[in-house]
Amino acid sequence: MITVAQALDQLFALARPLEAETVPLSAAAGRVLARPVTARRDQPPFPASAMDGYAVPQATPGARFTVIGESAAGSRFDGPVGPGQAVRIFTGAPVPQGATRIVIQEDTMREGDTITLRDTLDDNPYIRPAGTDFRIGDTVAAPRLLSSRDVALLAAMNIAEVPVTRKPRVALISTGDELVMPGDTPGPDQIIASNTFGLHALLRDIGAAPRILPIARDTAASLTHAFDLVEDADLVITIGGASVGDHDLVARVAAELGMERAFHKVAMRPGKPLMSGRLRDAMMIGLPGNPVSAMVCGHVFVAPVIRAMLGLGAAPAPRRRATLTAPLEPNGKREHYMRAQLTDDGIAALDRQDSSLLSVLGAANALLVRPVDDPARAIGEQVDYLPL
Ligand SMILES: Nc1nc2c(c(=O)[nH]1)N[C@H]1C(S)=C(S)[C@@H](COP(=O)(O)OP(=O)(O)OC[C@H]3O[C@@H](n4cnc5c(N)ncnc54)[C@H](O)[C@@H]3O)O[C@H]1N2
Ligand code: MOO
Repeated sequence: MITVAQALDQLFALARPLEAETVPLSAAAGRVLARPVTARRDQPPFPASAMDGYAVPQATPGARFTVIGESAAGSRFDGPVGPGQAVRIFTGAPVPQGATRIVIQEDTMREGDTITLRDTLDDNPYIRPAGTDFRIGDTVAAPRLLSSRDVALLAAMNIAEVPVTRKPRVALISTGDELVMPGDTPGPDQIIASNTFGLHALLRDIGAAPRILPIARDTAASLTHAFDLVEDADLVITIGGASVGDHDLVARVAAELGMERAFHKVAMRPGKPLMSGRLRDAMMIGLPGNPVSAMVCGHVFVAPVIRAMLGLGAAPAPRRRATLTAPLEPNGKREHYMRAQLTDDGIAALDRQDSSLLSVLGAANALLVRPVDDPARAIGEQVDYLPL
């Protein structure tokens, strides 16, 4: 069996980075910027007032000015402002030529067309120079996972169409005679396909375009038929049938269809029967069927693969450190991803770790990572975890 780190390296070697496509700005959040983009304007494009008040050539306490016009956001005062003159101005408006500062209206008294400055003025000129936010040619670097904040910046730069990495198309194939879809009526020996939907949600969250294919039954013909429905997927994920039982057909059928297998079985818990390779034009990952195993492998392997396809680099899921609030038994020969609860006090593994227990996974907010042969750990020691 290979280690988790070796499996990840092999998965990254199998993953192909995807090409770019153009999307409207309103669809860019959550996508990965594929190429650097460049500001097409200065912001602000003119020296702009930061406050509502009066633009004046200079200001001394008690000075009087004649108001000669108005500059509002969207319609500037055309012309200069000279000695003894002021222009009424509003936040965001162009500062007229000749003005060196804005006196905020709270510091003025107005009578008709005359203003008098108060005896105490603050020092702030309240003028934002042209290009103070960004200038023509300033770039947003790629690759970058675009946030709502980035979208606001791109909009201000007048970038209406954004080059982003195409979403990885993922086909999800559940296998097993025992499975029915949520909402269906299961027979006495049947259960609901659950981790299929958990993985679909996870994949959408991380920027992929997942598609749930019909459940494959435990026959070579049914599984072959499911693989035939994969179409143009970049990644095919099978769920279940990965182990050694008589009905675990995935490895055999995939091999018959020509899969070049990179590995089968990883020294981890849960998730041991994981397999991967390339099949036809797609990368293939065979996940174990146990619901928690499939979801844990989703976080530990599938999410980093999707990030690599999106051009965000080949790196394991980022880990953090926390202090143990409950002791741990020694670990064995498989890297253990324990369902755990993280609080302000630290982290503790949950009591039941069986890989069929989705209720325990639902109660967890972290996977506490135990290295191979990790000795017993006491309260107060530091451990690694993956946030969920
Ligand atoms: N003799 C051995 N038996 C098993 C081994 C082993 O090494 N030797 N490994 C165990 C481990 S570890 C795991 S994990 C499981 C995984 O087996 P499979 O990938 O072949 O999964 P299945 O047998 O098809 O299913 C296991 C379990 O999960 C349920 N399942 C499957 N798909 C779904 C789904 N989409 N949604 C919800 N539940 C699903 C299935 O009904 C089974 O209960 O093998 C151990 N056995
Ligand atoms: O590896 Mo299995 O996934 O332990 O339950």
